Amino acid sequence: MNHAAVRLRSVTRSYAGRSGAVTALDAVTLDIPRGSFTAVMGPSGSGKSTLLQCTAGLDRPTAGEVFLGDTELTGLSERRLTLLRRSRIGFVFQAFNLLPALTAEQNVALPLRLAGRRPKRAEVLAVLERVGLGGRAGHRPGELSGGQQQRVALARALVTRPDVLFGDEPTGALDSTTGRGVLTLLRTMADDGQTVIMVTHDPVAASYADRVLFLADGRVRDELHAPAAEEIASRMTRMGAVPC
Ligand SMILES: Nc1ncnc2c1ncn2[C@@H]1O[C@H](COP(=O)(O)OP(=O)(O)OP(=O)(O)O)[C@@H](O)[C@H]1O
Repeated sequence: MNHAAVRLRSVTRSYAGRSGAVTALDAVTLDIPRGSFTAVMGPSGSGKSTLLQCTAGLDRPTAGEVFLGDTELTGLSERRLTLLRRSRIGFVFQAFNLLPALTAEQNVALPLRLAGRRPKRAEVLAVLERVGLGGRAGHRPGELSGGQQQRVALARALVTRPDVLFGDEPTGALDSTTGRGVLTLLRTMADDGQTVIMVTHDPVAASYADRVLFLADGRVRDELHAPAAEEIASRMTRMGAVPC
């Protein structure tokens, strides 16, 4: 049993473009410890989304290996990869991607249904409780604030007890106070043992992480451990990226 939740070994992802190949990820080797909260930053086009997608089994590297625990993803069939994503990986996006016709409770239960399980009501309500929405189970997304909708999305991502929770700009659509509430939740989850990997442009959001990775031109150029937002912002400025 390996203690890293995720391991990348010389992961390269290139795309054939009109003016030649683009190397979005360039031989990235990386270990993400279990129960850690990692933020991925870098200028636009540095490979953040590609890193997230290859790590989460949504995209396949051109070369190299991605391990989720002891499972090597790159060798899996599409079917096995889909099953693995449904059961072992959770996602939250900038747009909450909730189904508007379903209640919070039904949205959260959806991944269990997709995994062929009959959701237990108490189990679903407990996850909603965990994100502070115990009293909103019967509300539809349109009846909830942006922050509450993202909490429902978080509950939906957590209901399968994933090995890794991925966030792609999870606070990008929220005002700073509401965003802080969501980040505090992510921090609490990591403190409780949940591995979290989040892409963000926001130094304040990244300051909630244990480790901040800085990407440039498809490579991890730098990293900081438990940094303050100011330190992250100045590192970004030095890399030529304008923090937002
Ligand atoms: N499907 C694709 N086809 C061709 N090139 C792509 C594709 N996806 C990404 N790229 C290229 O790969 C590089 C990395 O893109 P990626 O989206 O990972 O960057 P990013 O750091 O997430 O950027 P942003 O912060 O702007 O979202 C870019 O040069 C991009 O143009």
